[in-house]
Amino acid sequence: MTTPKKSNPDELLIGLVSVSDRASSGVYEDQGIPALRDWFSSALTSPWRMETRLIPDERAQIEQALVELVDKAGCDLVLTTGGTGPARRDVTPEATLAVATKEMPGFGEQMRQISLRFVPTAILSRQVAVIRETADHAALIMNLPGQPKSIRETLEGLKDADGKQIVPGIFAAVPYCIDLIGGPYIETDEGVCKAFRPKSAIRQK
Ligand SMILES: Nc1ncnc2c1ncn2[C@@H]1O[C@H](COP(=O)(O)OP(=O)(O)OP(=O)(O)O)[C@@H](O)[C@H]1O
Ligand SMILES: Nc1nc2c(c(=O)[nH]1)N[C@H]1C(S)=C(S)[C@@H](COP(=O)(O)O)O[C@H]1N2
Repeated sequence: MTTPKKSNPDELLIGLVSVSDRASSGVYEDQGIPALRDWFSSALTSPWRMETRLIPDERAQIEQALVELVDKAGCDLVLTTGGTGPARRDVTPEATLAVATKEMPGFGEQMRQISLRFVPTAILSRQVAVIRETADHAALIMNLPGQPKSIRETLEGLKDADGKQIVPGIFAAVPYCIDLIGGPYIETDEGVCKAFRPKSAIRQK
């Protein structure tokens, strides 16, 4: 199967997957996708578009959503929120690993380090990040915890009262990772998240 060609090759296509039994069944309103959408609206200055899914904590449905978003919709980056903990129904990391071609352990390690600055239960999150590669396309898939506030915390990291970065958020490394897997060149608002690239990889304006 070939991934559909984008109308604008510079546009980042982001898949956002909220994994929650209660939000998907209407017990409470989903705050995961709105929090992700708001964060990307503030952080990205290059063109982007999103595809969203709200699903229960069911491994088969999570795997299907991830495969569809990468292989059919052509997403370059997919973020999940929820289902990373130790409870019986928390299976997002297993579903993510099942669709992976490469593991990216640094993201999970860094997210737990960041989250420990906010909550001691950060070590309960089994979140992973992976690459999924098809014949003609690749995407970075990352798990975030379910607490809506954890989205900003992990992506942006921790800053002091003057806005100086204390712990770097994981998103700082995402633009270069997307470069390396053949995706679009992502630019960010440095006030929210300063992307890091080696000098040789910085595009001259
Ligand atoms: N999509 C969501 N929208 C709003 N709040 C959420 C969402 N997902 C999780 N939360 C909040 O974060 C807490 C921890 O998330 P966690 O993923 O462990 O939820 P959970 O207990 O497995 O329940 P569920 O899967 O039904 O959301 C939840 O108890 C809830 O308060
Ligand atoms: N940044 C951040 N990370 C966090 C949290 C949080 O509030 N903020 N909650 C923790 C808690 S209480 C749990 S149980 C795990 C797993 O959450 P999940 O099952 O919702 O994915 O994430 C942890 N990581």
